[in-house]
Amino acid sequence: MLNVKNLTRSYGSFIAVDDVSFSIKKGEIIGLLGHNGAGKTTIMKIVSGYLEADKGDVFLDSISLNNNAKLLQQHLGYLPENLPVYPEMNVAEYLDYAADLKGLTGNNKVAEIKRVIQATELSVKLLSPIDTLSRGYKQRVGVAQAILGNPKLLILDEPTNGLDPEQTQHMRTLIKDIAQNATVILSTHIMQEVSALCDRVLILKSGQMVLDEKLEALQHSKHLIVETNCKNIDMIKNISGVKCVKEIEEGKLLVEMSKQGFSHVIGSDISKAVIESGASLFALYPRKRDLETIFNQINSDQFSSGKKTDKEVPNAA
Ligand SMILES: Nc1ncnc2c1ncn2[C@@H]1O[C@H](COP(=O)(O)OP(=O)(O)OP(=O)(O)O)[C@@H](O)[C@H]1O
Repeated sequence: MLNVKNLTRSYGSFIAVDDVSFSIKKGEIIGLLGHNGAGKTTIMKIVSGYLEADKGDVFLDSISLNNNAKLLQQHLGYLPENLPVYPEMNVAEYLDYAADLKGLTGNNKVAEIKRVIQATELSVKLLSPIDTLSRGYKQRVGVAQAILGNPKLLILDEPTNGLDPEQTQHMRTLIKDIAQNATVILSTHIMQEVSALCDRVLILKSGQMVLDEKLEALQHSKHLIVETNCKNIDMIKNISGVKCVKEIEEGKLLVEMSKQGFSHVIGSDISKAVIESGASLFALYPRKRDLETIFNQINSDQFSSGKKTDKEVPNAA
């Protein structure tokens, strides 16, 4: 369990991170999102102990970053945006060095190095100097060092940056596997990555947390799609909880609910009413919102920064 409490960090007079708090359970993958300069890297650097906060603290289980940064770092894997890898070292030497830094020793160290080489498919490049590797292979080295020692907390900044589609898929599977026993913070600008991997999304704007919401809840709008040959739209309109109904194409109705989160109740009432009217119901499902649209809405000028609840997220789909 990770608890981030009231982090604040300024660069000179500029507040880059402004009183940010969140917590993440073991097994959760959270997407840390925000436009360039929103404060994501600053938060990741603070949580990983690379940068000091002006205020606030981070707890991994009961370990406090302020009181015991070294111990916390032993349980942490961090893939920074620009990995400070040593260009003259070969991959094997670098992983050996990274394992030493993590405090791994003896057979455990050897087994871990072997495991991460296999997980990131680096065996063909073990003796290559890091300097000579392609961007994708350098990224794999970065991920390999991050997952050494099976960290309880894994922080990944753009983990699939530079990877080919096959390796991207492989990396996503790997992150999911790791998350079974760890807490994962993932920062990315690729919304498909968020949809594919994350359970929850945190969105930062100008250093403040403007959204902390489960991905599923976020993507579900107040709309249901009803595929039916029922022509009695008024009957559906009169169902309690239905705000309005529109035929968006032949046999497809868009039902707007007056409140979010009641789709199971209203859906059940709609299906009952349609069937009782003698019509057929072919499908009934919530209309999913596109994450990219939500992200842009939240970052639009109308949605000013400041702490917001999900109720304030624009609901247009
Ligand atoms: N060392 C520094 N000195 C001064 N300002 C800095 C420093 N590092 C970051 N900043 C500023 O702090 C703000 C937050 O930067 P940060 O790198 O955390 O954003 P980010 O969300 O990670 O952006 P990106 O998506 O571009 O990586 C930005 O305005 C940035 O210019």
